[in-house]
This record gives sequence, C-alpha cells and structure tokens, in this order.
Amino acid sequence: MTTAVLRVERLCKSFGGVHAIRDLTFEVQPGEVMGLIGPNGSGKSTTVNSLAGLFPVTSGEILLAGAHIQHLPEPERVELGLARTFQTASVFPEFTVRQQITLGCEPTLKSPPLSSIFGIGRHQGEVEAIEARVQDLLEVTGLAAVADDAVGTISSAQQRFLMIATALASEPKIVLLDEPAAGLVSHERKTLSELIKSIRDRGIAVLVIEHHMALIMEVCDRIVVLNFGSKIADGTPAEIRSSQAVIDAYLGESV
Ligand SMILES: Nc1ncnc2c1ncn2[C@@H]1O[C@H](COP(=O)(O)OP(=O)(O)OP(=O)(O)O)[C@@H](O)[C@H]1O
Repeated sequence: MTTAVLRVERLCKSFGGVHAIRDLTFEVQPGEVMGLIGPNGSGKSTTVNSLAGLFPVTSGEILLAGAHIQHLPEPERVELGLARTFQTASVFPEFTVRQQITLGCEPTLKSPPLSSIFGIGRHQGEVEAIEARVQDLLEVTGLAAVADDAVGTISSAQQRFLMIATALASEPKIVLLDEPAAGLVSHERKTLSELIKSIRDRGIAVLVIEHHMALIMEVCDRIVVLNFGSKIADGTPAEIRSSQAVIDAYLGESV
C-alpha cells in the first residue's frame, strides 16, 4: 500500500467561537489532483492555511508522507515538501521573474540564505542545477519570454503562474493552489489546467481550492466538498456532480 502524500485526520480549527473546520479527514495520494470546494466561508482557506502552518490547529493531525507536521513551523513544512500559493500575488516587484523563481529554490539549498540571488557563498555544484531547474520552470509555466522582466511589470495572469513556478521551485511532494484561476480569462484558464495536469505528470500531488467549477471538474481526480467546516462529500468529479448533498449545499443545478 502506498503512503498518502498528505493525510489530514480529524482536523479542527476554531477562531474564538467560530468553528471554521470541524473533524476534517481526507487523504491525497502521490501524483493525485484533489479539489477542495464549498460555499464561501465553508473553511477551504482555513484548511490550506492550517496545512501550510500559517497558524496552529485546534486539534487533529497532519501527516506529510507519513510524518507528523502539525507542530512544525511553515518553513520546515516547505523543506519537507509542502508548498503553496496564495490568493493574491505576493512577490517582490523589483525582482526579475527569474530571480523570484530562484528565490523559491532556497529551501532546497545547502548554501547560505539568499546566496542563490546574490551569489555569495554558493556551493558551486548547486549553481548549474538551480539554473537548470529555474529554466525548466520558466518553460513549463510559460514565463520564459518574460524571464528577465521585473515582476511588477508582468500581467496579473503571469503573476499567478509565477506564484506556481515559485512554489514548484522548492521541489514539493504536494503543492496547495489557493484559487489559482481567480481573475483569469478563458484561454488563461485553459493554460492553467494544462499546467496543473503537467504538475501531476511530474508525480507531484496538487490540492486545489477553486470556485471555477469547469476547471475543477476537468483537472481533479477527486474532490472533497466542505460545508460549514465539515466534509459533506469525497469522490470523483462524476460522483460529486450527482451528489444531492453537494447540489443542495453548493452546486445547485449548474453543473
Ligand atoms: N482569522 C480569522 N479569524 C476569525 N474567523 C476567521 C478567520 N479566518 C476565517 N474565519 C472564519 O472561518 C470560517 C471559514 O472561513 P474560510 O475563509 O476558511 O472559508 P472559505 O471556504 O475559504 O471561504 P471563501 O470561499 O469565501 O474564500 C468563516 O466563518 C470565516 O469568517
């Protein structure tokens, strides 16, 4: 039996009297794309933020490739193979696209912090490997043409792809994508769905939060549905589409 890349067990997170996540259990298998959907306020972002270590959980367990991570700070989770993107682009506008992705490689380096950008104290053996990794990510995310442009000058869609490239630079076992399609137009969403599939084809698991149902139904192998912080369904896109509980809580008759 393969070990799940991510296992969430009986997770609870409360903010004062607000129970944002209640007793949530699910698994993501290696190389699987899992969608996390639900109405506004159902607990999706709280789940991703809890997994990434943005704040402590109230109770429950989080296992990354079989190891408990719920007590670890965010940077250690990244080093162990859990990467994420944010709903809003959080980048350094004065850096070039290439530098921004290079910075994403830092958690995997033996050299001192920021040596990948400033070139001081770098292990020579790492230099070529990093450059090759960054070039590969520029190409896979469609950013090669703007590699040497300042981050602040590229389009908002390109900034979204840059966030994914930066997350992938840490060579994760799983990447958490928080509303990656927000603000994208149709042809950009198509590029995004191809990118998500190519991430899976590299053996990296993906957990994606998204309100754009056509994208979710197309790219996901499995979908977990939340409502009021609790899981109300877990199944294939076809199963989710026909679940009466999901239709009642979230989808309506629209898909
Ligand atoms: N930092 C916080 N402090 C207090 N309450 C919070 C906090 N973050 C989230 N909540 C509450 O937790 C619940 C779940 O919110 P969350 O943002 O996780 O939902 P969501 O499914 O991601 O919603 P959306 O689709 O609108 O992004 C909501 O009731 C929200 O008001």
